Amino acid sequence: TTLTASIAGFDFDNVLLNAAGVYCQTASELDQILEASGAGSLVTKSATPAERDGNAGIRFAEMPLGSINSMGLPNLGLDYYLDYTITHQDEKPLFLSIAGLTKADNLAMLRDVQASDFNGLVELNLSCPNVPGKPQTAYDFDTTREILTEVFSFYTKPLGVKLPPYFDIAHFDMIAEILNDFPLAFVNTINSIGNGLVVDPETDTVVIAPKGGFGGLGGEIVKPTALANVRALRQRLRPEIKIIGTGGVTNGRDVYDHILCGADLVSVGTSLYFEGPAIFERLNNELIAVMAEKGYNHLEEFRGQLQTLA
Ligand SMILES: C=Cc1c(C(=O)O)[nH]c(=O)[nH]c1=O
Repeated sequence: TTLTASIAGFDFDNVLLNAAGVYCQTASELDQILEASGAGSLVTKSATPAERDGNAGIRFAEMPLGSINSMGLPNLGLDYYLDYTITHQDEKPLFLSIAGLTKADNLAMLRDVQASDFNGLVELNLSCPNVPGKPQTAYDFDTTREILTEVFSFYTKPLGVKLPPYFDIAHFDMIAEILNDFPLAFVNTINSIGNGLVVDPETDTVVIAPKGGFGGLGGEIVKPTALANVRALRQRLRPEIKIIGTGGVTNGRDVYDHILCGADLVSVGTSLYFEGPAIFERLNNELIAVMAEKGYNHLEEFRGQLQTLA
């Protein structure tokens, strides 16, 4: 059984990696993913130009069937993650995530990356839901087209975008029409479902402090939305634009379902947070077991082959 995939000429010896934001804030966490059996790659915490503390107070909570977070983009700054990925990029293909709070910040960071010795893949995060006063960029179609136009006027290394979930067929059509106009290596879908609200039954309060308790949802609860976004974008995007499926992965069947809907790589957030990097070996073993049940030896045999009903 082979679990290989490739994006922009990079070959991955298996399809799993962390979701940006989870287990990827420090070199110590990143090393644990890099060395984890079953992890084919890693992505760094979305970076801003300078280090950020992020939102104050309790900003992550577990809830039935998942998690809610409003971290507020805490990170150690672009140079920290650039140093890490340049140091380790010969060991595995690596993803560097950036999430500027302004278009100017994103362009400045990409100019730095373009000029650097980093030769991996950049994940441009257009979907952070948790910076007070900042909308999720990729819900603004004109701004998304504008940013990508400026990015690709100078950036020539492999680059993809991290998208928020869409919930309207017309929006799948609209974002795909934009993305198909650019030489993207991949899209990663989905980011957390923005601005959910969870109530603590004991205290009758919200469970996280920032933004009055509104935060991004992850985990099992988002799987149907995640699969819908993977499927809809696979059906609409040019085949050269690969897909990283994210959202709702707790077991090998979930990984299989993402691939069946069209994913080339699959990233794990909430479950990784709770289980740690040992999850990757478990998920790979469970994926192989599902494939064996179905008589598949390679991912290509079933990737994107979800059937509809007559
Ligand atoms: C980069 C900020 C993000 C954050 C955050 O740092 O609050 N949380 C998410 O669920 N998704 C993000 O994209």
